[in-house]
Amino acid sequence: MFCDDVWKRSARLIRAIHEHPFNTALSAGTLDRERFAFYIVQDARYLEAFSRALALASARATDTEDAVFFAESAHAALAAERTLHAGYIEEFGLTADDLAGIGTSPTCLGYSSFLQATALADPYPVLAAAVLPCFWVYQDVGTTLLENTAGVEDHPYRAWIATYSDPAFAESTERAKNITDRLAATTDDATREAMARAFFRATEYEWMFWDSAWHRETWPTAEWLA
Ligand SMILES: Cc1ncc(CN)c(N)n1
Repeated sequence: MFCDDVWKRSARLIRAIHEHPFNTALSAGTLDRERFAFYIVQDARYLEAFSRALALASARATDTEDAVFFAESAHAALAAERTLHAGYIEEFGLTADDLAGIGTSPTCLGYSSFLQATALADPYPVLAAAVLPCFWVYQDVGTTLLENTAGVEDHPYRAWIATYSDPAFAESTERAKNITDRLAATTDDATREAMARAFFRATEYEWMFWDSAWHRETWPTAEWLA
């Protein structure tokens, strides 16, 4: 099956995501607030782009049930996930002015633009493969963090871990995988290859997203602009 195949081929990258200092510190509860705040602010922006890509997937879906799934996921990305973010933004005491003053990072813009370009210009099966890591990688990391932090009371990132280890999120991930497998099984070789490339690129961006938060990435050219 397509999903099993691309997941196996991404094994080293997935391991690198799990072993990234951002995620090991998140798991240990030692991740500093500045890095997490940076991540949350970028992620709120990313989720808008992700939600739009899902809405476009819904519009382009050839199967009604798939259209419903993508539309519901587009809503969930902005509703459920953003509620999580809003909670942390409040906890960190970030005001609207603070948020407006934090620029969108190169990686956040790159990932968001990649998803939106794929949604607008690539075949629908390629779009399904491009959004799949956004479900699968988070579900994988979320459930691993839940296992690793079981029994830890007052974990500072418990709400984040709970969101992505939730059985309902696992169910959505399963649905996204089934849709992608079905599309891969019924398309031509060239599109299947493009699907694999889109899956790998999105998974690379997932690693980069955590890495950019760890380093609080900025534009290297910013100082030359007024
Ligand atoms: C960067 C990123 N990728 C995926 C997810 C999970 N929807 C997220 N919140 N942020």
